[in-house]
Amino acid sequence: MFRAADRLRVVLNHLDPPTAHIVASSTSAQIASYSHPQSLRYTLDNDVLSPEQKLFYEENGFILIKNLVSEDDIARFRGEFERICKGEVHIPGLVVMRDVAIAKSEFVKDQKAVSKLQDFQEDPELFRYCSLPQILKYVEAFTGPNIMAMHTMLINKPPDAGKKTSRHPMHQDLHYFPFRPADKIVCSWTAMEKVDRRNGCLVVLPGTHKGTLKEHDYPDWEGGVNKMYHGIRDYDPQHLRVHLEMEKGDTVFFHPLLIHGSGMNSTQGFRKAISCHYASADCYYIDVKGTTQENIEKEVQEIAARKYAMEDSIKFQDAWAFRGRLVHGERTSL
Ligand SMILES: CCCC(=O)SCCNC(=O)CCNC(=O)[C@H](O)C(C)(C)COP(=O)(O)OP(=O)(O)OC[C@H]1O[C@@H](n2cnc3c(N)ncnc32)[C@H](O)[C@@H]1OP(=O)(O)O
Ligand SMILES: Nc1ncnc2c1ncn2[C@@H]1O[C@H](COP(=O)(O)OP(=O)(O)OP(=O)(O)O)[C@@H](O)[C@H]1O
Ligand SMILES: O=C(O)CCC(=O)C(=O)O
Ligand SMILES: [Fe+2]
Ligand SMILES: [Mg+2]
Repeated sequence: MFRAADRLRVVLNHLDPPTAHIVASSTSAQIASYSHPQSLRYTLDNDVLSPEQKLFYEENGFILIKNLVSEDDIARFRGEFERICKGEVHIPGLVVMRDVAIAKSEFVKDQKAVSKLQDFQEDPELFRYCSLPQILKYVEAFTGPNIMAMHTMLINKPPDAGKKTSRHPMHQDLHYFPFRPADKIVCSWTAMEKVDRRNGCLVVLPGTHKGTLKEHDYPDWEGGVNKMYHGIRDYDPQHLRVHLEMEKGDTVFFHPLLIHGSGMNSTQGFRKAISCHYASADCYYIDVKGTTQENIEKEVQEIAARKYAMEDSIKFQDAWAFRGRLVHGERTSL
C-alpha cells in the first residue's frame, strides 16, 4: 500500500528545491489530506506526463515544468511587447491595461505604464507562444487533441506604487469562463525572467482544483483594486500556500479551479510572464445567468459595449467564441 505521505515524497523529487521545501514543510494533517485517486480524472494518456507527474497534477492541480521555453523565444516576446508599448505596432483587439495606481496619472507611451496586455491572439509574434509544440504537447495531456487558445495575456507586474495594487487577489480562473467542463481547461504560465516572492510570484493553494467554483468579488483593499481583479472572499487562510519560484522559461500548467494569486512586486523591475488558457475544442458554452459568474458577465458586457460601441448586443459567450483560436486538431464546438 502506497501511503499518501510516500507519494508526496515521490512527487517532491520532481519539484524545484525551494518549492519542494515549502510543500515538504506542510503539516502532517495537510499531507494526509492528499487522498488516493480512484482513477485519473484530470489527466489523459499521451505519454508526456510521467506517472509521478500525473499523480502530482491529480492531487495538486498544477505542474511545474522547468526550462520549457527558450531564451530566444522569450527575447522575441519581450521585443514585441516593447514595440507594442512604444506604439510601433497596432494589434486589433489587443487590450493594454495600466495599473489602477497609475491609470489616472498622465499617459506615458512607454512599457513602464503597462501592467498587462490581454487578447494578443491577432499578434503573430506573441501568439507564437500559444502554438509552441513543447507547450501543446503538455496541454494535450489535459485537453485532448482538439485544442483552442481561449485567452492570452502578457503580464508586466509593475513595481508596487506603495498601495499594494500590484497584488492579484486569490481567485479561480474559471470565474471568467462561460465554458465547461472545467477539467478540459488548462492555463500555461511561463516566467519571462526569474520570479520569486520579491517580485510577486504566483501563489497557489494545492488541491483546491478538487473543489467547486466559489463566489468572487472585488476585495476590500484600501489602496484600490485593478479592474476585473475579482477575488475569493472566503478562501481558507490556513490552507497550505505554495509560492512558485521560477526561472526564466519555466512553465506552470494549472487547473482553472486552482485557487491562486500573486503577491506584491516589491522590486524596482517589471515582473514579466506570458500565459495562455487552453480549452478542449469539444467544450461547450454555458449560460451563467443565476450563477456566481453573473457579476463578471455584466462587467465584460459593459466593457465590450464601450469597446465595440455596440449596446447590449455582445453575449458573454460570443466574446469568447470571437477571441478563441484553434491551435491543434479540429474546431469541433467552441
Ligand atoms: C483568467 C482570466 C483572468 C482575467 O481575465 S483577469 C482580468 C481581466 N481583465 C481584463 O479583461 C482587462 C480589463 N481592462 C480593460 O478592459 C481596460 O484596461 C480598461 C479597464 C477598460 C481601461 O481601458 P482603457 O483603454 O485604459 O480606458 P481608459 O483609459 O479610458 O479608462 C477608462 C476608465 O477605467 C479606469 N481604469 C483604467 N485602468 C484601470 C485599472 N487597471 N483598474 C481600474 N480602473 C482602471 C480609468 O481610470 C478610467 O476611469 P474613469 O472613466 O476616468 O473614471
Ligand atoms: N489582505 C489580503 N486579502 C486577500 N488576499 C490577500 C491579502 N494579502 C495578500 N493577499 C493575496 O495573497 C497572495 C500573496 O500576497 P502577498 O503579497 O501578501 O505575498 P505573500 O504570499 O504574503 O508573500 P510575502 O510574505 O513574501 O510577501 C496574493 O494573491 C495576494 O493578492
Ligand atoms: O501573473 C500573475 O500575477 C497572475 C495573473 C493571473 O492569475 C490572472 O490574470 O488570472
Ligand atoms: Fe489567474
Ligand atoms: Mg505578505
